[in-house]
Amino acid sequence: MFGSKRDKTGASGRGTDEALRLVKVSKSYGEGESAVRALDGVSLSLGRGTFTAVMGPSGSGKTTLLQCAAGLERPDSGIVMVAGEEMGKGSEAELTKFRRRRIGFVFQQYNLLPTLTVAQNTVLPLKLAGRRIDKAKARSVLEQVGLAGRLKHRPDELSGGQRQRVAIARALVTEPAVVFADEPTGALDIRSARDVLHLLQEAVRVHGRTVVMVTHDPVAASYADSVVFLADGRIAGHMERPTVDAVAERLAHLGDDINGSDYAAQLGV
Ligand SMILES: Nc1ncnc2c1ncn2[C@@H]1O[C@H](COP(=O)(O)OP(=O)(O)OP(=O)(O)O)[C@@H](O)[C@H]1O
Repeated sequence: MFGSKRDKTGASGRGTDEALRLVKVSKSYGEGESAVRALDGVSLSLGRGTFTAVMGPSGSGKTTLLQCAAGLERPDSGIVMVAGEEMGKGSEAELTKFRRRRIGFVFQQYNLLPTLTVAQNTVLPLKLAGRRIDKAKARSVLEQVGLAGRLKHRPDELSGGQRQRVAIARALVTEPAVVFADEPTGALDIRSARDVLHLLQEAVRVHGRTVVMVTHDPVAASYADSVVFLADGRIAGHMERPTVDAVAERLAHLGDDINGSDYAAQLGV
């Protein structure tokens, strides 16, 4: 999987082919007897231009994994690398800068600013990062998500599905190394959910972005190229080319055979 010249993270030096790498990432909440180990030595490697679903039972650490990988939380230990660059060593301000440059987010509840128009919400990450507001770029991203006719609307004038499409446009406008989506279809009806999943797929297949999506839904996961399963804060399995039935079956038996260590061994970590 990797070349022979490895650095301390185990990466081959071909950092640009790898969008995201986690090496033995751990994170606990609380202290003493009430401490919860939300992530327990998680390692994974995701190539550029891939669509990965993260699944597992409630409390298995999916959101914590996403937040640590996206620089919203600092892990207690371990290494997170985004497009070959190690994250989280500097100050909070440096971490924020890193996130704005490298990461896009899509949340279940859209997180749009209600007083801003669709166009203004979409370019907000560019503004926050002090980058030039490229109106043509914003329009083309909104066209990509089918909302070019709604530039001046405000979020409360849009359906849930349309709001999530604005959130996707906002996540894509900075051309981030990785887009993280936490239950992006959780609040949507079946049809809007399918539209959102198609857009995420298109962002990967047509535009070469890398998407990591937490979901409870085997149908949503089947849109991804692969699924990483978590149980008790550890990698509990991995599936390429997931189908709805195969994912549902694996979820039902998660924990029967924890083979995360095999996956870590494949990565050489
Ligand atoms: N801020 C926090 N403070 C204390 N405990 C937390 C915090 N965030 C998460 N946890 C705990 O860490 C564990 C993992 O939580 P996490 O939210 O990552 O799981 P999840 O798989 O995303 O769950 P769900 O599917 O229910 O959203 C859980 O036991 C949870 O209670």
